[in-house]
Amino acid sequence: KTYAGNPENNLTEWEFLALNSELNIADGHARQELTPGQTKIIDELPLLFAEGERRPVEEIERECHRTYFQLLGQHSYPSAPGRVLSCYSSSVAMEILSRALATRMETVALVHPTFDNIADLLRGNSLRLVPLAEDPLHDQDLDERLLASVGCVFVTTPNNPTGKVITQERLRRIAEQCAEHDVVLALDTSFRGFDPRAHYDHYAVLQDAGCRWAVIEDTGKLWPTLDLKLGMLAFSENLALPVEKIYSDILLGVSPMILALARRFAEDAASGGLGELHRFIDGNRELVRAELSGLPGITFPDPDSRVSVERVHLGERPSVEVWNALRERNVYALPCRAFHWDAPDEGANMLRIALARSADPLARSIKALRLVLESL
Ligand SMILES: N=C(N)NC[C@@H](O)CC(=O)C(=O)O
Repeated sequence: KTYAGNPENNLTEWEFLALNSELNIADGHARQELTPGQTKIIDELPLLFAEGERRPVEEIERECHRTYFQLLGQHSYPSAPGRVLSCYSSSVAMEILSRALATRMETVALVHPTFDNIADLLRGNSLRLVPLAEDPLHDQDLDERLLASVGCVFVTTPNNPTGKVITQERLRRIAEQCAEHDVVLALDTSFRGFDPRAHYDHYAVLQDAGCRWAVIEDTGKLWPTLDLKLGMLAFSENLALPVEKIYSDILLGVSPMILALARRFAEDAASGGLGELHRFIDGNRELVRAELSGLPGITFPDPDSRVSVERVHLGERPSVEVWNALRERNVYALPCRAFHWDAPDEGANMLRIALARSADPLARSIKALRLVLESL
């Protein structure tokens, strides 16, 4: 498959091209080296496998969910059996939710821009999409006519690639409006681990508002476990969508070893690892901004972002041209056109840099980017 430099690539097709390169700064998966605490967990994998063989999976799953949700401040998550569905990835959870939504509605309002596979999975289930501009989401009520015309409002928070977080007050207001209009409120919170501003108890806000809701969580962006991860689909009692039935069409459950691994990484994070991760990502963000500072036309659209990716605006330079020149140097970044799933040209001059990378390959990649930008 050669997707090389095809402007029509979706984001994941761009990421495929980077997958086998030492200087892959394209995908948002965690690829930095393990910390000493995490290395100890990996050294214990045989014990986690033995635990998975020995114990009932529901016990390990309950512990995994509890440790993960409490680590990130989500104390009111639905802990009753069956209310959080463990999936092989957040995209599997997204497919299940999309299929469930499509059984009861035709149209979904989706935040714009955001990672394009969310739009593609919804469209793949014959749902029509209405773009929900990101900025007004943070300071204005949702349009009443919009709410009357959609079955679901879908928001990624923290958003990918902007890092913008829906505050507690805004989530409350959005959830109240969705309750008033009987609109499902769906959240993709895959990047929440990076930003303490996303650690208020979202589930308490959603429950209080009384709206129908579904939330997708993801351990895969946080920890460098070679995609040994789980996505989670949590949903309200009143969701009234066939998510469990569709889940049963797609899987029986995830491996107890993966559940035990995620639990151990969450325990390590709770005992200092999360703060360490934040400092690491912040340091990489500063490295990128410092290395590219002073270049004509180069700006950073998301100064307030805390997530593990960073957008760079390239001025007049087309991102695919920069991408091609970087590829000549075996460096792979992510053109941002496809994040703008409803107006691609908005993203034609932006590139996204992955920050969950070891400092050395990241520094080498950004030095190459600086050289490319000086020549274009
Ligand atoms: N199912 C898909 N397409 N997975 C890619 C996704 O995990 C990458 C991502 O979210 C990011 O690079 O920000």
